[in-house]
Amino acid sequence: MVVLSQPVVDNFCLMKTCKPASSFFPGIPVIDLSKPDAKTHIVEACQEFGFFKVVNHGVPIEFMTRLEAEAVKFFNLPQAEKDKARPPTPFGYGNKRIGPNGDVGWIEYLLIMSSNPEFNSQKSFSIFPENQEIFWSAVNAYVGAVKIMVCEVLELIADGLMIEPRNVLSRLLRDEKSDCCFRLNHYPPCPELQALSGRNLIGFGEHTDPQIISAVRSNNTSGLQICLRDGTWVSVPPDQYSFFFNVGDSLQVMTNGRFRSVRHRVLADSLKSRVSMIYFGGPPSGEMIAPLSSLMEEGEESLYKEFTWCEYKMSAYKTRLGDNRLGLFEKTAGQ
Ligand SMILES: C=C1C[C@]23C[C@@]1(O)CC[C@H]2[C@@]12CC[C@H](O)[C@@](C)(C(=O)O1)[C@H]2[C@@H]3C(=O)O
Ligand SMILES: O=C(O)CCC(=O)C(=O)O
Ligand SMILES: [Fe+2]
Repeated sequence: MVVLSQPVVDNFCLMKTCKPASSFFPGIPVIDLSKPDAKTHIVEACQEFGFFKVVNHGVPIEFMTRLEAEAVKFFNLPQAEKDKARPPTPFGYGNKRIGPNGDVGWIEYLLIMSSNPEFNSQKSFSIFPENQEIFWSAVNAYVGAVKIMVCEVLELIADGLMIEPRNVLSRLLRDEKSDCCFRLNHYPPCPELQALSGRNLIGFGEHTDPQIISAVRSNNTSGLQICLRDGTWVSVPPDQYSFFFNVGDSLQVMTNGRFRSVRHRVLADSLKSRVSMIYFGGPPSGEMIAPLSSLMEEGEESLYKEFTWCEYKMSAYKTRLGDNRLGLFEKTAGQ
């Protein structure tokens, strides 16, 4: 019999659990960016899954491993040291609490504003008093290379949709006022719970990403799951050398519902830590999030009310993680 100590019980009592996945989903679309047909396959994947894996992406593996090592160094610090970093309001270090509305998960994370390097060097974000510079240079090298890849993917999407100009989406991330952010997530293992109940803790509860697109890279620990069109949850086989892309709510709106903003979640592994790094590509605050005119067919009407990214983000931060955020902006009959 496994006896749980009181702190272990306290840690788990607010957390949701889930049966561990028994197998990996073999149908995740794989896009090879070096192939001429990449654009067609990306568009198909965005329509069917809102999710795809990218290989031959051009991001140096060394940038991934260097940042992962820095992240592990940070997450391995004593709790009291990590708590010296600013709280996630919204940028900073967070532990178990996700967002401002009471969501919890078996996770600790650093949420970083990526569009403003000034912010990252501010003392208020101070982590690693001694080697901050090494940490931030690893973040900046990684984020810089990932942003180039994400913009390339957005241009392939425009090509695949046969809309012009081809930078109609990528320009939003390249804009100096773009609102992109970056997240380092650590999901510690949960062996006690697995032993007791045969279930795994939910690390990051189900949600869609509000931005245009997100690019996830993780170590070789599984945990990421996506929800298919029929509502089934499937597990994504981990691949530390590739990127996994999520279509976000904003891209669903910009394609007037042709692309699917994918619901996804992360289960903590019972034995291994998962470390992931996610780049969220968001537009400038004042940008209207509306269907791209070049994509709309004659007589086609927008499925959504008009809103700016700033309005959507403010509304999103009032919601719980699993809420249907876009639902508030869908037009109802006659609107
Ligand atoms: C519960 C929340 C966390 C979140 C803000 C929100 O109120 C709803 C959206 C959440 C999400 C999901 C994708 C990204 O991880 C994130 C940074 C984002 O932009 O929207 C998180 C927000 C967060 O963790 O602060
Ligand atoms: O950690 C992961 O693999 C994904 C996390 C995620 O979906 C998010 O941070 O929005
Ligand atoms: Fe997400």
